[in-house]
Amino acid sequence: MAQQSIGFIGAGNMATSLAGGMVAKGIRPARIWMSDPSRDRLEEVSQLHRVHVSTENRDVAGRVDVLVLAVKPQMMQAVCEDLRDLIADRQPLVISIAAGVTVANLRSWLGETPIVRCMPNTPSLVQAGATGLYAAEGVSDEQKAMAKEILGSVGLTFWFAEEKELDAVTAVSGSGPAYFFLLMESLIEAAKAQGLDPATARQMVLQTAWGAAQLAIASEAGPDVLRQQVTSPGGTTAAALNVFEEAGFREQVQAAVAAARERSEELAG
Ligand SMILES: NC(=O)C1=CN([C@@H]2O[C@H](COP(=O)(O)OP(=O)(O)OC[C@H]3O[C@@H](n4cnc5c(N)ncnc54)[C@H](O)[C@@H]3O)[C@@H](O)[C@H]2O)C=CC1
Ligand SMILES: O=C(O)[C@@H]1CCC=N1
Repeated sequence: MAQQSIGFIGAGNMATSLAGGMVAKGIRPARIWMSDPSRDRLEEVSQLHRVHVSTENRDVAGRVDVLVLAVKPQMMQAVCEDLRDLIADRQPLVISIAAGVTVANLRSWLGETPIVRCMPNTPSLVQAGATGLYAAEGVSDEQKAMAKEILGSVGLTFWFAEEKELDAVTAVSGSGPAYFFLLMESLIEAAKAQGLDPATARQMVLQTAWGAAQLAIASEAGPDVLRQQVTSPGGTTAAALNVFEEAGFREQVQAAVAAARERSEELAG
């Protein structure tokens, strides 16, 4: 990414993890700027990652080559409109990570500038994220590489040719951590119901989830084969899986993801 400077508008959880990931990957903190109205938040971030901080968004937007918009979706319009004149002058690469905010929204608030829209997920906080990216017209290959480097510092990145594909991405990997957390919660409850003490139940369930994900990532075999390998004919796993299948588990997952996708489309307007 040569020597470009990168600014974050909003220094919340996602922005801080991205900045931390970039510093961990060797990008000099002196090239990173962050703005946020919360002085406490900025103090924390500058202590942690040694990046430049400011309470003024315009101070950051007026000096960087790449601007990452990392405020909540409902703040985005006001934040963008306040930066419009600076963007017109400087034409930075704008990267938005806000859920449901479209390129058309961003263009109408910011004016013409290269835009990459992303959908990261919260495992980015531990450098295990999965991010979908979409580059609007007018983004150069070099700018795409910059976006990939920034989001790639906290996990895997996947480009999509159509913006509307980000609705499916939101429903799968954006919201997806919550589906796995629900399964973990349910399994912890079930473990306690079977008499395991709460602390042991929690640790065993989380280690099992982590181990299953690690095994699936490391294996050539797909999750279907790995599932069969755990399942002895007539054994305990088969007894449990029968209950899931009979309750329509797969159909429920299909319906849940379809509902998330529909909601993502509605939010994008
Ligand atoms: N949490 C998630 O699962 C995902 C979140 N996102 C997106 O990431 C974005 C950020 O989310 P989080 O980091 O979780 O939120 P957060 O609440 O941790 O961070 C938002 C930050 O923006 C700051 N802020 C508020 N008003 C501001 C203003 N006018 N100017 C500058 N900063 C301002 C807040 O003080 C806060 O530090 C959101 O747009 C969200 O849609 C995207 C994918 C997944
Ligand atoms: O629940 C939401 O709407 C956002 C999008 C992906 C994760 N959180």
